[in-house]
Amino acid sequence: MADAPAPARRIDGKSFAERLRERVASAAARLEADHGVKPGLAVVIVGEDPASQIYVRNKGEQTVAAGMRSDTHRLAETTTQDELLGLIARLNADRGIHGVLVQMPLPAHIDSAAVLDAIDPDKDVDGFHVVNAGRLAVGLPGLVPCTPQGSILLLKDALGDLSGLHAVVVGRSNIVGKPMAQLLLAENCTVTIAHSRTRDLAAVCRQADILVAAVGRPEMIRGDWIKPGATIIDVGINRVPSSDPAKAAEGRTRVVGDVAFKEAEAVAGAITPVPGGVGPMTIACLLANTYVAACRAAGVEPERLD
Ligand SMILES: Nc1nc(=O)c2c([nH]1)NC[C@@H]1CN(c3ccc(C(=O)N[C@@H](CCC(=O)O)C(=O)O)cc3)C=[N+]21
Repeated sequence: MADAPAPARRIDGKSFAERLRERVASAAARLEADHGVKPGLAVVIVGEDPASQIYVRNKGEQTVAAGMRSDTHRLAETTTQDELLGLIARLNADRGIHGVLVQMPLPAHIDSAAVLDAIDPDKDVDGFHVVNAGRLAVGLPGLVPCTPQGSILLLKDALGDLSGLHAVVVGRSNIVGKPMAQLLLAENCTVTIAHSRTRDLAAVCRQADILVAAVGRPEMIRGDWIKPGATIIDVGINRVPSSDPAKAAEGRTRVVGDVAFKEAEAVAGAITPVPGGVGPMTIACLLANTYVAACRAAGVEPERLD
């Protein structure tokens, strides 16, 4: 019997993100030393969702570690839309704040689209505002969504030039799937966007040199959906019951991606793990966007971070 091919290389997003954060920190230090500008990020969280609280705390700590100002605004679940819009207006006007992020999801009584629309596009470090989506679509400089940007950095590090490769993006959200497709197109990939209504999704995925999974369904992408040697970017972060039944009974959970990792690892050429893949890149790119927004506000050309 022929030997099984070597398992896929694991793309280490955690250490790549650490290096990116170091580059952001030294660029931010030079911006402060040479121009007296310290980049400032305001994060707004509404309600008590425990997972969101953890993300927000991590963002705050990493922002400070990068030598930037971090303000966290924790608002009660019962905060009205007008109160939230009032805070955003104050942050938009605050010259010491260069990035404004409103943690999603918001409580059901708040219109998320109206909130995103209220953020000054030049402070929209999530890249979620329609103005930034439009800039990305037509190739104008703007602020690019963090998870897709982080995924592109990992892909270019793994593969070099992406020109001519067939990229399949599974998922069509405004925050990951669509901007990811735009960025891959800008890298000269041939791009397919697949989604829940795609016919024979497995066959579409099998065409991919680059497969980006951004569906939010635990381990949906199976090993036999993957072209041998393909590069897999797993954007999913799904909490599922612990695989140990005793721990699961106690309510313990583990985090898995949208890709069945063990199966995929046996077929792919390279793959991002979950955790330790795309997730840490999201926060590093948020800090990079905050630095870029601060440079532009000061009329200073940002240093290259890649
Ligand atoms: N306005 C807004 N912007 C966001 O960027 C945003 C948001 N709302 N709402 C929630 C999601 C989620 N998100 C993550 C960022 C980093 C990790 C991360 O670093 N994860 C680690 C740890 C994962 C774990 O163990 O839980 C990893 O993947 O290795 C995860 C999730 C940003 N989000």
